[in-house]
Amino acid sequence: MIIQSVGLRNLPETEAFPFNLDLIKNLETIKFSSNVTFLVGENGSGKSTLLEAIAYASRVPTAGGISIEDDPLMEAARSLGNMLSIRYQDRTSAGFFTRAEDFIGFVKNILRNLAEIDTEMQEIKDTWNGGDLNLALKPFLGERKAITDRYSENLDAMSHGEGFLKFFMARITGKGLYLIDEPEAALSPQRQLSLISLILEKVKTVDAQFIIATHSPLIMAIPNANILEIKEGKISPIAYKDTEHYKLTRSFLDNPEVFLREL
Ligand SMILES: Nc1ncnc2c1ncn2[C@@H]1O[C@H](COP(=O)(O)OP(=O)(O)OP(=O)(O)O)[C@@H](O)[C@H]1O
Repeated sequence: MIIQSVGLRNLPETEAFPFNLDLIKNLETIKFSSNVTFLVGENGSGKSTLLEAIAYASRVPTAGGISIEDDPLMEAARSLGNMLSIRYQDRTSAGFFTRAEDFIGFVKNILRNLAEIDTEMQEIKDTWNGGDLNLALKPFLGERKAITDRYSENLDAMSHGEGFLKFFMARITGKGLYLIDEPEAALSPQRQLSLISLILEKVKTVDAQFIIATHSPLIMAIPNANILEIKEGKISPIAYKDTEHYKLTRSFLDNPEVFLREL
């Protein structure tokens, strides 16, 4: 395990966001007792705010989207992150923070980079007048190969959930801290199961640690995970089958007609 606990060093005397959230005002030290921790709770309960602040405080890089350090919209994550005190068991900056919603932008950036490399190579070819053309193209081909080797041969496919999963498979390799906000946003139920399988393998083989904000009753079913529910401005452990996500999904699937009639 990498992070043992996260606590608030002190609460600044301000009513500015995010310090005005009950979750932050009431925050007690969160102890991580499993390599897989889920943050669950209603929309707006503060999962992303907390996860982003942990990502900033632990200095893991952002995968996809703008880094928390540079993103003007992440001021709150930075100010809360600066107030967090993290206790490490085995510190590393390996790993990443990612939001499924940023993934499409991330893929587009990769595709844009490839298109720029291709355009530059074409321009060189079109205007070439002597010398070794292959030598001139070599650095561009090297850069292109580095990108396609790292992600996928078929980068177009990465705009789908399959690509998101491939991205996880390519980037979740060694021991690291993986902070993921709502992975289910890009994944079908089948691929959510594949993500579970990947997480279980990485916990077992490389001692990777995952902190995941999710609404998915599938993903949060990972055995031996620690589920932390944010409710009424407090964060506390909850058993899988006691979560609203499990109970509501189960009741709904048992009898969707009744639910739909009562809406
Ligand atoms: N920049 C901001 N300024 C003020 N309030 C904000 C800001 N960003 C989020 N909030 C509020 O803070 C609360 C927590 O938001 P957050 O996005 O952390 O919730 P969440 O649990 O991740 O929700 P969801 O499940 O919908 O993603 C919400 O009430 C939200 O409206």
